[in-house]
Amino acid sequence: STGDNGGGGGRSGALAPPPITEVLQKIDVNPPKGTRDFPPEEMRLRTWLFHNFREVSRLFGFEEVDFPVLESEALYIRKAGEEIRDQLYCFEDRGNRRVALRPELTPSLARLVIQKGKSVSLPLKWFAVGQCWRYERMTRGRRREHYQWNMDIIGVPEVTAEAELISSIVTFFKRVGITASDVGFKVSSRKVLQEVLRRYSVPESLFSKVCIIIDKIGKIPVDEIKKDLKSAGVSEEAVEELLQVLSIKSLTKLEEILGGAGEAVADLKQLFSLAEKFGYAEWIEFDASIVRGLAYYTGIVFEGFDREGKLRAICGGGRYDRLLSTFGGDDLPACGFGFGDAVIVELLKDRGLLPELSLQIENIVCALDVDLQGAAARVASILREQSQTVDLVLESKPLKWVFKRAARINAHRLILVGNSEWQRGMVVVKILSSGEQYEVKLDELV
Ligand SMILES: OCc1cccc(Br)n1
Repeated sequence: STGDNGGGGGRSGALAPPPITEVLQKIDVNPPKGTRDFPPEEMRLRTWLFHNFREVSRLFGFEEVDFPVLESEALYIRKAGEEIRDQLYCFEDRGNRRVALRPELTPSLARLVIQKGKSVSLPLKWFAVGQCWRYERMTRGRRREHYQWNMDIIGVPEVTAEAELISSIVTFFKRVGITASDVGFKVSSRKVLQEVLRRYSVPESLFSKVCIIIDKIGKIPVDEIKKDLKSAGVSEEAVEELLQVLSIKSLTKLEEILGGAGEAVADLKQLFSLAEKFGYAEWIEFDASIVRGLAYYTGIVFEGFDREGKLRAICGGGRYDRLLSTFGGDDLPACGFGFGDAVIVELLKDRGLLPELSLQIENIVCALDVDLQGAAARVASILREQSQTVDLVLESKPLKWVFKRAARINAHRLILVGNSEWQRGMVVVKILSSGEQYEVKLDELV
């Protein structure tokens, strides 16, 4: 502390702030482990990305919604052994309530749909862009938060809903310069699994758990997959047939195995036919091994992947017709997807598609005399009322400093407020790119 602070701080005459009474401990200026700051440059990229998410959602007639980042833990307590459950960022609040930082947006959306009940007309087409959390041991060095774009259609049982959602993601990819040679969608249906399990009289109650185990294909050794399936109660014979079917990559082959009468083949055929009509058939392929890692999917599932195979899934989604009833609501047909903000940026970097997003300020306004600070503020207001961006120099600075700042903020024009001009109702305008300079009447400044 510097005593009474009367003479400290170099403030000319202004009331000195109260003395700092306790010595603050030196804090870690980095954000908590696994989280990110968004300084201006990173924030411009994030704003650009979210703007594209929102523009596509608007094009498809979706309405934006949002929910608290903090939700009741009960929304995410599913017993199927999902990774998302093991990594729940949960705690007990001061009211002894079990709460969690949301790991995904879909349960919140389901909660709001139930809350709204009959007061909303179907179908609902809602989208959200929200931060989601997981608590992972940092040994894996992965982040603990990311922003997810979600689009969901509630109240449409037909596969046209899934086709529409995939179309919206393709529209996003095209907007940012990504093509079908960069990215594809692997598509399947959980009804494929269901139909195989039914053949072996595997109880429906095991369905979600089996899906979560199957989702680990390619992530853990197949022997572990088999062991987990058997310990979950699936017979050896069923396991073998299951893994056989999951390796199928052709709808024709799938139909040979399952027959053409089941819903799985019918849904998938309809989706691929719709993809032709929508004009994105080249973007999608059937892959029976796709089940996705969330317990509540019940039908079509899909995930966006980079064709070079270097990155994790870009996005993923599917049909979840039973989720509402698990929360005590009436079931409604539902489907949606989640699209994270991290893998897409890695892909854009890889493909040289990151946009040039520098700061652009149209005007920098500077008083040439300390007595003209008010006049400069007036000039700034006049320009801002015309929706022009203005960086107003807020203290008396040498011109060299002003020109340096003008360059840093990429200003287009420098507006100088000088005594002699101001007396004549004029200001000096300098176009910084060309050096052209001229006087303008204040009431003609545009
Ligand atoms: O992709 C699953 C997920 C959920 C929350 C936060 C992060 Br990072 N990742």
